[in-house]
Amino acid sequence: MASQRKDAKWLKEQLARVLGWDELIVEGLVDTVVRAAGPGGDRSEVDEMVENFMADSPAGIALINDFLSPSAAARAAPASTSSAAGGAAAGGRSYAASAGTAAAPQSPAAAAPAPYRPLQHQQQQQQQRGQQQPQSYGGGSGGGGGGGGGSSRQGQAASASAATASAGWQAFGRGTAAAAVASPAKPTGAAGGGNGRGADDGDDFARFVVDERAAGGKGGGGSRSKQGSSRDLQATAAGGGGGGAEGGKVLGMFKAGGRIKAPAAKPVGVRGPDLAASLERQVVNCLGCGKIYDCRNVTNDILRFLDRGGVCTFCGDTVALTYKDRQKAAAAAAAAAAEQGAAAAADGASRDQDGAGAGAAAAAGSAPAEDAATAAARAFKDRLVEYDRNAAKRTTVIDDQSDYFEIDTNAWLTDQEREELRRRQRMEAEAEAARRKRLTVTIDLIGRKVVLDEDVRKEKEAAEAAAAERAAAAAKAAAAAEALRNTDGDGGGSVYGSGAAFKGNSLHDLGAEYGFDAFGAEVALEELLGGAGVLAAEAEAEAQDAPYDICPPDLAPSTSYTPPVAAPRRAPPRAAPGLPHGVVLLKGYLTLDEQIQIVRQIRDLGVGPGGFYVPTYSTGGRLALRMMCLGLHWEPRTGAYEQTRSSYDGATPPPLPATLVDLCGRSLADASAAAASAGGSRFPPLRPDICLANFYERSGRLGMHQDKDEMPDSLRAGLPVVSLSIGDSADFLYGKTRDPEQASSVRLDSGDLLVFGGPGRMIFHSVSRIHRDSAPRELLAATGMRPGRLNLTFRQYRAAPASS
Ligand SMILES: O=C(O)CCC(=O)C(=O)O
Ligand SMILES: [Fe+2]
Repeated sequence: MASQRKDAKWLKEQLARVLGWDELIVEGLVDTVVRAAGPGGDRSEVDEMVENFMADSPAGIALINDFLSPSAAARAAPASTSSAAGGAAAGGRSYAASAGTAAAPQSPAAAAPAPYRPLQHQQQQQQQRGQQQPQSYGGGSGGGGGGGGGSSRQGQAASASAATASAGWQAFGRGTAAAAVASPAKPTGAAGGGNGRGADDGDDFARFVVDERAAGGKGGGGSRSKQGSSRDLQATAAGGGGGGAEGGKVLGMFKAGGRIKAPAAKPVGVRGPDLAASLERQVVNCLGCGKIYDCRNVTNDILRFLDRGGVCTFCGDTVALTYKDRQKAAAAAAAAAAEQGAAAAADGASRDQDGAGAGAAAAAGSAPAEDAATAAARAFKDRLVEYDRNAAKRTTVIDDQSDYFEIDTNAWLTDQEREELRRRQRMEAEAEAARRKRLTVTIDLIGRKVVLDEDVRKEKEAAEAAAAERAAAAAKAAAAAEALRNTDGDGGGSVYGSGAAFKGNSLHDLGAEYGFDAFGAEVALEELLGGAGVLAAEAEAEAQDAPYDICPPDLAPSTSYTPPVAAPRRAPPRAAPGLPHGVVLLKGYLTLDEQIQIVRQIRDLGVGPGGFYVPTYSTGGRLALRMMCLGLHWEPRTGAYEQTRSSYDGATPPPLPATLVDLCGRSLADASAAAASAGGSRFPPLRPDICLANFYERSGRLGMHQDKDEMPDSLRAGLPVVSLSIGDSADFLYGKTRDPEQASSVRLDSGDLLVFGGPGRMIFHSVSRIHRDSAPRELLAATGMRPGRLNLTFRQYRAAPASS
């Protein structure tokens, strides 16, 4: 270990192992750290990432500190493939020494680099600092503030004293935007002599500051409601570590996710490869989720799995491992105990003295010394306790692939229910097709026009019949879901009860399997009916060989809307509070007139070549929405952008109209300004060349996903996604993981602007529900838009044009 070369490659491998993140994101993090370690490196970005993404990973923080530590001066030239590695190579210098060059003579402690502090420590300091204080930043890059002690991100020069620094917990300094953001009235690190760079250079995401604060942390990271408000988010965020308040800033959502989990202390001297070699059985599988671990091939994932003592990297269940070597077995068992103890502690659950937390402490302090039998017994006990505690979580089916619903392959329907649903589906399709045919012609002699009118009475009857069917099905589905929940109840059942079987099935091809997904019975029902709705609409389009029209002729505008001559000047938009760093929501951003113009424009494009269609996954499942791509075609089968819609009709996507590019630019500028006026910093500039237009009918939805199909440089640069919503309102879920149960929810109404970029660029998000009949009446009257919701997301494919 001592001879290990701590270059970017090393850091990437280590971080990938302990964090278990996407390779792309780890690369981005490593690049940032390497840049910070390079000459004139600015550590604020690292600070940012640590704060927002790594609160739950002391091991990752330790690695970064290790990399940035003074001993890095002796670091060998990096052998990394990463482009940013060159910075570190050129570095090879002492980070502390570099920080000192810009500062007055320093004490050795002050000259030391500024390691990140663990969450508890931050919380203590933040408690001292009090609440209602916006985050302030001080100090020069590298924490080398003049006059001793560097800068404090808590704005407490004193707490960043040399003594603190020498203890290894020096506050981490921040320059650049920070100095500009800090208000003189507030305690700032700059007051401690920080040598900030001054002006905001525009691409540095400062902390997003809002006024509404949760007064105190809720202890315990209990599961939060999907509908949890932003207040929940903030309040919960401080939980898990003892309920400290995080006053003065919006917490990163990852900290707020409610699952603050310390990593296991690794048994000294036992490494993954050793463990793999000494396993009695080298190919094992997790009984919780079925994942297979082939330890003959020691990948990063296998390393993580073994280093954590057999805790499944997918579902967190513990896989029983047996070793040839008893001492290693004891150490591995202790690691598993520590892992589970830490998780339990983070969940804030009450536990007995002798419980998992004690296991963690034991493992951290004296793992190798622990008697093998005791450690194994403790691990087994903890495993059972943990299994019981997590029963509900484990047995929840996360049906994120299920953007559509299959009746035929749904294992949870009885034959009778299946038949009933087919009948209803047929009925809806027929009703819809019939509706299209029943046209009466009215000749308006005075107005000199021909009006195609539907048979209103018959349509009403059909709609009423369908509504009655829906209500009956709703009751049935709710009862079925309830029954399912009861069988699978919270913490109940034996260790290998129904939950395990349920989950066992759920691992592969979730989409087609279940009617009752993580969203619960109502959504399951929506799925049932939504699937039928999509089919009906499709039958309609196919029958007529017509493109999908979001403003169909039968809903032609009933009134003519005249935009106001001079639109009243709007108040400057204000960002909605409580969203994670890098996510900005401006409520009611678009005027009615703008919304109408957009609907008309998208409608016209949507009925032309490359217009709205129903995309399908490679599994054959359909997305529960209509999509039209502008600029480039996004192909859900491959998750890639293409020039033409090759898998469907070969059409070339319509170009992105200049008016929409302008609108996107203006929207982003306003979002940036709102963020800045709330104390945050601006989004990186965007030159959009892609717009995805989604139209969700009432039953439409979109599963949890990340927008990560743009080029890696675009993602790494955090180039934002700019999203505009028009029509019916939607519940938009967002979170750190794909699990909708852990996500927060915000409602997007007609005219809302949402931007996520920078550190918020890779959020998981979904549209879980469309609120029927919630669109502004005037909008529908003026455009004749179908019931449903139109969403536009603008993106930039690559950060720099290929030619430059
Ligand atoms: O409809 C929305 O609000 C989100 C759309 C989205 O996430 C996407 O198109 O990638
Ligand atoms: Fe998305």
